[in-house]
Amino acid sequence: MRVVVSIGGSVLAPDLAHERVEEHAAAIERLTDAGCEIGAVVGGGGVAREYITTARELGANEIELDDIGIDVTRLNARLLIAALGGEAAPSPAENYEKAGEAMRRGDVSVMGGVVAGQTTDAVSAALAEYTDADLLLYATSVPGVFSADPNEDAGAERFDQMNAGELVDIIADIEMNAGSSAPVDLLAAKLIERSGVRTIVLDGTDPSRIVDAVLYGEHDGTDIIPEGTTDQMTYWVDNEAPDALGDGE
Ligand SMILES: Nc1ncnc2c1ncn2[C@@H]1O[C@H](COP(=O)(O)OP(=O)(O)OP(=O)(O)O)[C@@H](O)[C@H]1O
Ligand SMILES: O=c1ccn([C@@H]2O[C@H](COP(=O)(O)O)[C@@H](O)[C@H]2O)c(=O)[nH]1
Repeated sequence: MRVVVSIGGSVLAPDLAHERVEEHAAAIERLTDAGCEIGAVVGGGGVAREYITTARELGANEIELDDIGIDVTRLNARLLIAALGGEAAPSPAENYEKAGEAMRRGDVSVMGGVVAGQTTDAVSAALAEYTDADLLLYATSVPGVFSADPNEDAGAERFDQMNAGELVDIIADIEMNAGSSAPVDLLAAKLIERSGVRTIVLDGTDPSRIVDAVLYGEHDGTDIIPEGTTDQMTYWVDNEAPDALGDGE
């Protein structure tokens, strides 16, 4: 089973504590031990936003700010690579081809951003499409996709399940400035819609949730299911649940 795991910077390295990065690396190792091929994409988190805020005050334009954000995502990617040791390709992939090559070699590919004007959410969706992944999982700082920003609106309700078109509608109005926050950015949602890749958005602050979702199909986040599919269980049955306690075959 090929899985792209998108790990928000605010989830991987909120305070640069090495223990948290190690926990994420251990979760990825559990997935590879179970036979999964993993492409990991790492976000910039609060550190990226701090740099972007300072550079904005210094007069940098949005593309320059995006480039600063990309640099931070790649630094965070290097932290995960350090924690994964020999399991990972030694440097962050700078494009999808390099990431795909690393995955085909059997390495965990870790990457950050690639180009200005988007976030690592879109990188993850593009990598999933490029590698024909079975599952795309967003480990973010909120427990799924809500009807409104849950940090702003106490009445926001979480979707258990939605299709990609509904996701596009929910996030269409979120701003796209450098450093902006969304559970999944708009380009990512459009890529998910066109590729039809099965997608989960969940709270990744505890990385064991990533393992439970990938290996056992158990999570409390939001399932983004392909258009025309209405029942998640049917979808699992139709496509066979992942090699849960896999032997890697
Ligand atoms: N409809 C919505 N549903 C869920 N979250 C939303 C929604 N609208 C806005 N948000 C915001 O999306 C954000 C998602 O997480 P955020 O972008 O902060 O971190 P991340 O995905 O972990 O990546 P990174 O920290 O690397 O940018 C939350 O801060 C939340 O307030
Ligand atoms: O491909 C990319 C990835 C990221 N950026 C910029 O970096 C920040 C931080 O990334 P997050 O995924 O939001 O953590 C993002 O807001 C963009 O400004 C980019 O331009 N291109």
